[in-house]
Amino acid sequence: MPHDLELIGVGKTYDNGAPAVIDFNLNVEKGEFIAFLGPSGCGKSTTLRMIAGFEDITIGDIFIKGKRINDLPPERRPTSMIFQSYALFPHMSVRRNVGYGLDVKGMAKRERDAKVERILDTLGLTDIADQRPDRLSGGQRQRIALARGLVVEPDILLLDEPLGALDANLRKAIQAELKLLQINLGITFIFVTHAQSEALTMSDRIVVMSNGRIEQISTPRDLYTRPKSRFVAQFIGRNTILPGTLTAANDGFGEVQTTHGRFRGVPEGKIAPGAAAALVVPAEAFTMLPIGGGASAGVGNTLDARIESRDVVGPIIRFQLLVEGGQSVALEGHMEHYANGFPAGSPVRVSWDAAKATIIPVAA
Ligand SMILES: Nc1ncnc2c1ncn2[C@@H]1O[C@H](COP(=O)(O)OP(=O)(O)OP(=O)(O)O)[C@@H](O)[C@H]1O
Repeated sequence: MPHDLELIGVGKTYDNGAPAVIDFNLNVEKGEFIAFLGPSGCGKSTTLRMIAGFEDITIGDIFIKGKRINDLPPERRPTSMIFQSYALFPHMSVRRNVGYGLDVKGMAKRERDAKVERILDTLGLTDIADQRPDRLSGGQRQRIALARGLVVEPDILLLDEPLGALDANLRKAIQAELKLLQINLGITFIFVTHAQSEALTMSDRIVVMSNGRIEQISTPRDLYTRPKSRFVAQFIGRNTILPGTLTAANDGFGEVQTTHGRFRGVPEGKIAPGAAAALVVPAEAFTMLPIGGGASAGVGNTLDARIESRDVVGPIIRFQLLVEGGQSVALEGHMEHYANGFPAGSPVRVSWDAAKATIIPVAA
């Protein structure tokens, strides 16, 4: 079976000569929810627009279900795109907005109406079908845009920051709805966002981009627990990064010599002993005990530090620690462990399980 979507060596250079997307390779299976995640300007939308056909591909190939689509105009591709602005026609009723794509295809009225009514019903829009979108709320408009994208029964739905215009609460509600809809319909979704929580919540896999290149393609969990590069380690979650040199690797573990000692972790990718590397420890992988009062924590992977600040975020406390010499450590844990006895300024010892730390290569 061919992949639902395949990008091979895809690149885009705009007329001004600056490469916006470089050597983008990705296979997507039917029904997957994929997010393109990265900071502003990293090339997410350009990649999406190349898949949709709104942007020429400078180099490489895009296939949908095994068919090369590089030269197909947007309306002949089995894709639909939803824009952040929704791009609805303000003076047309919701029903006519939703049916527009089928009109363009020249579909017979009876068939068109049946499809429109079905999708209006699926998205809970039947009651407002005769209203005009400019009189409706952001959430309703978002749903109309979705209905309009889905009514043409695309193989792949492309969504460019579709929740960007909604307030935080509505955004959360629609995230859950969107994910459910995607599972029920079994359609492949490619979702562009710069909000990591959104990508982590909804996606099967996330493509992290930076400066036009793919940094990592992983499940949300792996992205969080096993970053493969410094960029990802800094961009996703709250990681502590301890730079040094890889001294040894065996049994699936490696050791990094840092200025604060030698620490164990799990190497990601090939790193030669002697090469520059960094140990990445997620904030929730640390345990912390006060120094003094007889307490001493763990052996091996430990660091002594001082609490710089603490922030209570619901049931979680987020700490910022400072190790002598300037290395900072980000730690978080449940309220019940750290509610008492860890004021700002106090000396602590942190330790972590080597299996939860990742060793990444660091470019020289
Ligand atoms: N039409 C264009 N002409 C020239 N350069 C462009 C054009 N569109 C985008 N770019 C540039 O290409 C790069 C990638 O832009 P793109 O919009 O794909 O990034 P993005 O990750 O989607 O960012 P954002 O989240 O801000 O939309 C940026 O440097 C941008 O300035």
